[in-house]
Amino acid sequence: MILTEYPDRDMLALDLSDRLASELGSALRHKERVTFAVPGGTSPGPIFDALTAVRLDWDRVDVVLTDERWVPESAERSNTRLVRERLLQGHAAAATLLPLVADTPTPEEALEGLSEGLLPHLPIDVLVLGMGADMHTASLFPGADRLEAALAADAPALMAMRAPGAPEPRITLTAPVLRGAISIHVVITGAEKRAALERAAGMTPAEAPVATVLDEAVVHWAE
Ligand SMILES: O=C1O[C@H](COP(=O)(O)O)[C@@H](O)[C@H](O)[C@H]1O
Repeated sequence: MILTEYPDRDMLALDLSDRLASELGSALRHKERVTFAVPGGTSPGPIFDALTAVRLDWDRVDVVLTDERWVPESAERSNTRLVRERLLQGHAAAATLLPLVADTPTPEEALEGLSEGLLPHLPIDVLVLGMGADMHTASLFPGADRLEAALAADAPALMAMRAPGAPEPRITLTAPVLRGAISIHVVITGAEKRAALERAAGMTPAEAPVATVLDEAVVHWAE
């Protein structure tokens, strides 16, 4: 794991968005289409804002969420809504969002169709992950019902997940898809998450799911 510390959250957002833009640009020079995976939650908004001002061949970028909460797109907690409102704006409005949610009562009912849409876009070129203070990443939560299967090397790309710490059902990219990304960044802020990250580095993915990517990841932290 490489840990990069920033003086504050604004610097983190600006520096990381520069780096992501450079990695996306470099991938776009070698491939016709590029897959950019991003987290939901509270952390990525300022990074998304900075990316909207970047000139890039966004019309050749496919954006996918690392995970989604099974709520309507209109809900406050919808990660899809966050991406539409904060990332797919400005120059980045030309990117294509691959759906990770559908109008079915449960994620299980939509898995097959969503997986079919996702698989042609793997591996991920540039991956940004968040992490909760409980050391979950994407929707790989400690104690989740299907965590062991989602961490397995032969896991399907996409799985439904339910967890005691998650108020609604989830859908998530699984460990082999996350680990298979060409470039992996984890974004965390605050002292509590920094302490959790340091604990996670000495734990197994079953105990601390974020550990599944830490060997290959650059972690970006600001107070
Ligand atoms: O529920 C989720 O949580 C994680 C961490 O979110 P944060 O609000 O603590 O930054 C996020 O990465 C994930 O995409 C989201 O669904």
